[in-house]
Amino acid sequence: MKIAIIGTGNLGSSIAKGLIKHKSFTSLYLSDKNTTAVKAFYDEDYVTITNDNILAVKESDMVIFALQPKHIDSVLESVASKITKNHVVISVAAGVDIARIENIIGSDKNIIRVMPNTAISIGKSMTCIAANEKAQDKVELAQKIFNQLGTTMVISEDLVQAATVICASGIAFWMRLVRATTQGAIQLGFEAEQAHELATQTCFGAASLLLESGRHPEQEIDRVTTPSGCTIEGLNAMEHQGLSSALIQGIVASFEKINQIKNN
Ligand SMILES: NC(=O)C1=CN([C@@H]2O[C@H](COP(=O)(O)OP(=O)(O)OC[C@H]3O[C@@H](n4cnc5c(N)ncnc54)[C@H](OP(=O)(O)O)[C@@H]3O)[C@@H](O)[C@H]2O)C=CC1
Ligand SMILES: O=C(O)[C@@H]1CCC=N1
Repeated sequence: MKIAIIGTGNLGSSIAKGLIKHKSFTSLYLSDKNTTAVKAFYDEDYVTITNDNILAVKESDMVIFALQPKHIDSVLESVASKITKNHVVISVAAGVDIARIENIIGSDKNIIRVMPNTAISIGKSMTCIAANEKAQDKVELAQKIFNQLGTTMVISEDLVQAATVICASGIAFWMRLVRATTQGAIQLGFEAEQAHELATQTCFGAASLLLESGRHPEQEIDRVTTPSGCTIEGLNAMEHQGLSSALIQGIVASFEKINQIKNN
């Protein structure tokens, strides 16, 4: 598979890193106005770094547009004539729906919205995938690529905005929870580095417990909360301060914002 990534900022470079790590291509073109974020890949086999978006499209079977919503229309317009019916066009642009892309390059093209997160750089992304009508038979191919970079879920397009909040923005939400835990640990007497390790490994353990046991979080909580113990004391104090409510409100605010991006 000849792959191109147009836009190699935070997400584009993370995808490139994941693809390179898993050698998931026969050739990889990385195109950006400024290629600094991918300069580490200059010497990688079968990787070409360029400023020429049209060349990247011409040299690919699958082209991933990892551009900000404000740039994607003009870039798509500039390469539209080079996109063939055989290309698989992937967009990771948050809030940019398939209809907007079809309006620029045509509904006769294979268009897939893919919503990964930055953990793609280490092969641990939760990635959601939705395709236009023409690309239904390309979904498996997209899954094959992105399954190498984490876990995929095929969803209907009307859920992509919600998936963006939960999975893509979700990385930032979880990071903030880890940071807050670290701050608490420092207040209790740990050095910063120790606090960071304790928080991170505990977060990893909690996620692994859910994934491996298939149990509901409350079942796992029940196993931790000794009656009249310190865990339920802490949990209830957090809930009195609105922990669950704050998270849910944050998720809804994020969703409202992404819908504004969509409508602009
Ligand atoms: N970051 C994340 O965790 C996630 C991001 N997304 C979505 O992915 C998209 C990219 O986000 P992110 O990587 O954070 O954004 P960045 O701004 O980091 O990356 C976009 C890159 O595209 C470049 N670019 C702009 N114009 C052109 C052009 N004409 N030709 C080639 N390259 C160009 C930018 O260069 P310059 O900086 O010089 O303008 C920049 O390097 C966004 O739509 C975002 O919503 C989706 C999921 C997760
Ligand atoms: O914050 C944003 O708008 C983008 C989309 C999800 C992650 N980053």
